[in-house]
Amino acid sequence: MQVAAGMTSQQTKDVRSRGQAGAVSMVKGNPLSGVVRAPGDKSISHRALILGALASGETQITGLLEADDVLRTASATRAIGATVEKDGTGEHAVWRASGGDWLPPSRPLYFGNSGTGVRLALGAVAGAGIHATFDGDVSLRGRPMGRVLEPLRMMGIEATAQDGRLPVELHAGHGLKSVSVKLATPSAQVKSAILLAALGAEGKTRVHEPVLCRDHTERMLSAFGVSLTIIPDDCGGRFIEIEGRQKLHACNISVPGDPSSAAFLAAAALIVPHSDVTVKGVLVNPLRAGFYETLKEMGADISFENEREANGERLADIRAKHSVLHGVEVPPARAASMIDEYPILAIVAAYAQGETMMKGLEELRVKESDRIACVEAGLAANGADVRSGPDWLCVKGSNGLSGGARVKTSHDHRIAMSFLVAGLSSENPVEIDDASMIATSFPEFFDLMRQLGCSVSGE
Ligand SMILES: O=C(O)C1=C[C@@H](OP(=O)(O)O)[C@@H](O)[C@H](O)C1
Ligand SMILES: C=C(OP(=O)(O)O)C(=O)O
Repeated sequence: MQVAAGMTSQQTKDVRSRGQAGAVSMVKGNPLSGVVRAPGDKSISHRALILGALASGETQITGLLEADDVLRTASATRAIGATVEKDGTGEHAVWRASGGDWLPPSRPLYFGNSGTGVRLALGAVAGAGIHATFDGDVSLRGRPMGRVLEPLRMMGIEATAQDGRLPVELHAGHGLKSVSVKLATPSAQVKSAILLAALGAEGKTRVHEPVLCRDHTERMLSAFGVSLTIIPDDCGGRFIEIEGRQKLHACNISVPGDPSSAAFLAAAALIVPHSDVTVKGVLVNPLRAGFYETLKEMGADISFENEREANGERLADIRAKHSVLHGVEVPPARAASMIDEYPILAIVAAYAQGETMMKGLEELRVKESDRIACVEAGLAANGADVRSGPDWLCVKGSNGLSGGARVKTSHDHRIAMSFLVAGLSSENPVEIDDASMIATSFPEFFDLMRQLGCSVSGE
């Protein structure tokens, strides 16, 4: 990664602290085996910090994901006057300064690579009625913020942004209007931003979600004592209604394991012969479990063991063994429940027999990278038969991957981890150009892979 002209000092510091990355690969070798614990869920970790900072009293969080994206959200909540205190690994306490209101931060809030952090914070800051500027790294500066700014403007917020991108300035303003919004994009980040802003509005805000997306904000708002009404529509979607000016009360949050991170460990087990891996304590909320459903359809030997309920969420230990897989069609209706798992699914598909057609993927174009383009380029360079269209990706597997090529990761942690896993069963190593972004969501990735018996070269 290069330090480039035009970067802010924070962006430059980010690049320097990650160092000049060299090529990294994971080496083909022994079967993978063992039992590991998944890192804390990224989505739930962001929300626990933001809602904790909005609540009165002290919120205790256990199992918080201590990855760059979430630590940026912790810094942002400190900048608006909350205290986030670490008591032990993954254990944090959050409370607001006496007086309770959020304070305008003295510097821009910097969210690094994190779409969730910045979009949720835009909503929460709008609801709090304070002035703040938001920024992020080169990848985040390229991602659309208009999808959040438009509903916020409907609520009466004044926002300054060029082309709907970061940096964004929100101007202080009270007297927010409640709104009724139909989500144009199936996005939990946009839904959450509106719900958080609605806490500062007069009256009832209504969000229509035609396609169900992860519901962690709704669940957690309820845990913090906020009342919401959920009404199904006639077509599989739902309306979420929230009355403004409700008070949040601190509670204890136990963050479950992240199914999106566990996906890399499960996928590795499926493609490396004789592997048998268990990932403990993973969130299996149906709105996050589309990847695992798809793997079962592909013939994977994968099971949810010891299923249980904790803190209003379903958890399981996910056990995956090496499997003979076949291609499937993944319908667009499943996209929201596995949106971050398509890169790793595409790798698994390259090790399956026959065609896997993934449809309804337009949102992958605006993630940390254009994930359709990155996956297609990386797979094609490593010997896969792969095609794509504006919103689809098709991988035709036969005898796995020849490997031998270096993959450009484009500041995208999921591209990096997907291609590292791809190299575990390829004829020749698959190299990635930069592993540093893995720290944004899964800092223990290499440690856990080593615990399962894998060797890493060049890290
Ligand atoms: O709300 C969340 O925590 C997230 C929602 C998804 O993004 P969109 O809301 O843009 O689909 C997902 O890709 C992201 O990793 C986390
Ligand atoms: C898209 C992702 O995250 P975010 O939108 O928070 O950057 C992801 O983690 O794959």
